[in-house]
Amino acid sequence: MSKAVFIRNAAQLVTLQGSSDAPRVKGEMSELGIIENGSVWIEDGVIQAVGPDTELAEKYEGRLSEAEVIDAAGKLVTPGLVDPHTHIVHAGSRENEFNMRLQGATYMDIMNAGGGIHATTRATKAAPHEELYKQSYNRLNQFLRHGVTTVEAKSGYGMDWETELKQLEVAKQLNESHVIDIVSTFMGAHAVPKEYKERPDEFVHLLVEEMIPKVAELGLAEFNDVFCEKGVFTPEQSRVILEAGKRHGLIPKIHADEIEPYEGAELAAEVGAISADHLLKASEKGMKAMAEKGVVGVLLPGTAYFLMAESANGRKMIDLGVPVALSTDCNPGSSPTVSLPFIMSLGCLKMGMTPAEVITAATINAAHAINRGREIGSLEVGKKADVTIFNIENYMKLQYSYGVNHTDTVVKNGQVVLRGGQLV
Ligand SMILES: N=CN[C@@H](CCC(=O)O)C(=O)O
Ligand SMILES: [Zn+2]
Repeated sequence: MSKAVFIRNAAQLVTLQGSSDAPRVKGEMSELGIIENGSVWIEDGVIQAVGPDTELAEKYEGRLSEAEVIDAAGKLVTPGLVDPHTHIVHAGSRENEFNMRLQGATYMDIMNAGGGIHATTRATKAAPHEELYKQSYNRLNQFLRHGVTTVEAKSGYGMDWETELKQLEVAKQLNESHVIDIVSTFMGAHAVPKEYKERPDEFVHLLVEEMIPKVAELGLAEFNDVFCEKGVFTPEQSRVILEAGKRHGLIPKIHADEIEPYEGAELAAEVGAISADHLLKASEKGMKAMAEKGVVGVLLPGTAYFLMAESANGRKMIDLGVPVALSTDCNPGSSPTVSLPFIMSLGCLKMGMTPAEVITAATINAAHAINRGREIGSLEVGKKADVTIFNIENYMKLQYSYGVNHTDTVVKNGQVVLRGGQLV
């Protein structure tokens, strides 16, 4: 049995209680369930009580001496942040392409010329398992320093069985060894490999008939994702890939309408995807279809920022009833960042979301985007004790004071893993 942890007297304790069964939509996204002078009692990795400090101090009066007490006076306490869309398991970086884009080349030009995703695929293929693990582990440490306690991780820098398997195995090993929880997604359909350029349907066949069944059989992923984009996978090919995943128990996700409108949001609703991600160019019809089916819109304003594109219309999606989540999209080409708090600022400044909405989007709605809404994303009795403490006194300051890492303390599974901004 682990030592109890008592987080006391937070200036604002953001609980987000009451949305474990479904993500928050519309006005619900603004209801943070804040308790002033709030406290949380944690034991055995689980939240045992949440409420005003006076109440909890009385309830646990006889046991205070046995707990690790964290004084959160003057601080903001939130559920551990959740990042529902990353490509952290990769080798190398692509600052050369950043330089090319600053001089006029586009993301797709670079990819079509054999760079972009293909460049990272070459680096990832060449990296031994241990090297890939080490680089990805370091990225997770950086996530933790920014208050993130759960991260989704996609494969997709292999597109051959050997390398896809290596990425998924690294993700599994990271989940076992690092305190951050990793949720795995198979994304063999990240690009069409060069050798299949003239016969992409054969690659789709390979994914559907061989790779997807093997991933499912080995239990190496929960989700199946596809880059549905002009010049990558068509909506028809994407549908075939996502339906094949469903037959093998993999839940569909989709990179949709990122660069050109391509009816990806509509497809997400049609196949019953748990989320549709990017959505910069999503149509109103697609947004409405997502709202109707409860597909979470995972928005990635860091990608729009880094690709110098106009962000997705988060405001409109929320107003239409789409449950919106936020993510870094951490990857070496279009969003090389681990700072979910910075992404939250962009959510406000570039997508018209309010500070309260972006907190919801990076916690409980992000948890729902990876099918974890019942376990994490809010501070309530029975949930996993994943808690982040920021060195600021209210939630608005997290987005207002942008580009600064305010993360002070992180409790993961009931253990203090970051204290005073330092890994424990
Ligand atoms: N758009 C497709 N995939 C990634 C980028 C991958 C890369 O450029 O390496 C994304 O979500 O942004
Ligand atoms: Zn992505």
